[in-house]
Amino acid sequence: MTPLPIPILATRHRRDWLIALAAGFCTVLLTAWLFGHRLQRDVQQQARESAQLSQEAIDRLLDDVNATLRQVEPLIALPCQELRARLGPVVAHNPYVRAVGVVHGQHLHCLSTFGRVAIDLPGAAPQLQQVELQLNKDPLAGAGLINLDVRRQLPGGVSMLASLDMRLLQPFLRRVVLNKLQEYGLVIDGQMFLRDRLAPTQPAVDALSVSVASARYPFGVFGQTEQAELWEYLLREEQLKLPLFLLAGALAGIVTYLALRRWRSLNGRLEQALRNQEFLPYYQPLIDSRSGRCVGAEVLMRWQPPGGALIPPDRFIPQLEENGQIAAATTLLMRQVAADLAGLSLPPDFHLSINISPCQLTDPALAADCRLLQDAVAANQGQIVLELTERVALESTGVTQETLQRLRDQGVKIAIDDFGTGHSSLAYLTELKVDYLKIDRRFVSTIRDDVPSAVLDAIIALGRQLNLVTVAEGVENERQLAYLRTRRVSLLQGYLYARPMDYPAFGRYLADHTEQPAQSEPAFSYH
Ligand SMILES: Nc1nc2c(ncn2[C@@H]2O[C@H](COP(=O)(O)O[C@H]3[C@@H](O)[C@H](n4cnc5c(=O)[nH]c(N)nc54)O[C@@H]3COP(=O)(O)O)[C@@H](O)[C@H]2O)c(=O)[nH]1
Repeated sequence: MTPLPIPILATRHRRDWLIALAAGFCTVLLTAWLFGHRLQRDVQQQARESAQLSQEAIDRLLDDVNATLRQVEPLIALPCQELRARLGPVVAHNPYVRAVGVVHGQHLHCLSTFGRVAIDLPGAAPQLQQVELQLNKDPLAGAGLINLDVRRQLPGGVSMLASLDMRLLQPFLRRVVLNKLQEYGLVIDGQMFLRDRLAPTQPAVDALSVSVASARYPFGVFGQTEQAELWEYLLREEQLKLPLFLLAGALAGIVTYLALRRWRSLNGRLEQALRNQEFLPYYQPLIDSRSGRCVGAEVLMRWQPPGGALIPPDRFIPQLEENGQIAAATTLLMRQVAADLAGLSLPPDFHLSINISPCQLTDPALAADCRLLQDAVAANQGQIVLELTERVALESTGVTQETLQRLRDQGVKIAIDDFGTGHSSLAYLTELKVDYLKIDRRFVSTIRDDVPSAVLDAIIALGRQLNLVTVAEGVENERQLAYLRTRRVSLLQGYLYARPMDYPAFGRYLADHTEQPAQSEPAFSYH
């Protein structure tokens, strides 16, 4: 046999290094992003919780103030001088209240601190029995002092007012700022108290912001951080984790590099195996379900490295398919099969099936290789069946259909392998004009006693309706055999009859099993 021309794979060490570096770098970025994202979420969560704590603390403070106002309510009718004397001790008991006063309409006329005053309050009077809050610059004390006025409306257009010093409320709000929020404050009736000043509107932010409204009093607590500030914080925190990210990146790089090397080295070994012709055909008998006679075989590839154990196809076929060497390996296999068949005594109508990956349908050598096999079985009116395996999706394009048509014109039959699994679909059966439908062993294994197996029955019925030859693989016991025979599946293959075997063993098998028909029924015709 002449050695096959195999494309030599160039060494790609440098490219492997670059890919591994890229994988490491991406991992560093990804882990940093993930950690940063989590950190930002945690900050937001903490800020919300602490804003809520602030709001609850201010609620409790306002409860106290409200109780104080209720306490002094019976004194409202007293003259201002007397009222002032009675209010003084009450105010002294509440550290947050700066003054208590009486308002008629919107006119503040008596204060616990100054006695009689004449101050017009802005806005409208609150609803009866309602508490209203208002932020004001203190009209009487020094400039810059900000009051929180708590006003409670009584019948007759009179209300009690308690003025709180906002400086004393700072510790309540600082809870928010402790959690990395740059700007924080109170929102009352559209007005803001920011840290230590009044502001007309809440400043716009492009990053994190939380706000919590009280359910009992008309105010809310808010906190916010600008993007730059947040980035600075995140970077500071991330810096500490930098070694961790680098470690993750290094690991990813090493794993990628090793995986690539392994892949390349398997590719290298496969290339060598092709050159040394280490791929061998194994044969698994195909049995006529009616006569029980061996009427053919499926060729299954094996890899026999020199001095090593036999390697099953699952371990190398996918890689051959991926690196484009499957066509060369199949050519090698077909030539070996053709040579083997010449030395065997085949039964009449011998049926030889061989697996073809969908990517091989564009291989110009395929038709010639099939011709080689057809010639090898011609003396026995044999038949070559190409089983289209479905690990890789088969596209029913014009080229595929043309190739299949040419092969069919040449007398080659087409089978869909492992029907019902992988990428195989109902559309293939008609579009690709297949001749054989091979039922996957997963469906055969569902046969249990006499219980009908719905999917298996449906596949068999479909095959019959489309006038296809049905082949069941994976027949392992008598129960499955009886079931498949009852449903008139044409061909059977499985460990019940024989495992795949090498050429000498297959020669002996044929000699033992093709002489005497095991059943008296006529053989199934699949021509
Ligand atoms: N493109 C190519 N694919 C190929 C080629 N040779 C094989 N293959 C594909 O590899 C898959 C695994 O094949 P293998 O390990 O040889 O397994 C076959 C049988 O040994 C197994 N089998 C048969 N009867 C039984 C059974 O009774 N029980 C049981 N547990 N296993 C059994 O089934 C496999 C036959 O598969 P199929 O081809 O689908 O009929 C396999 O998918 C092959 O397609 C190749 O040259 N080219």
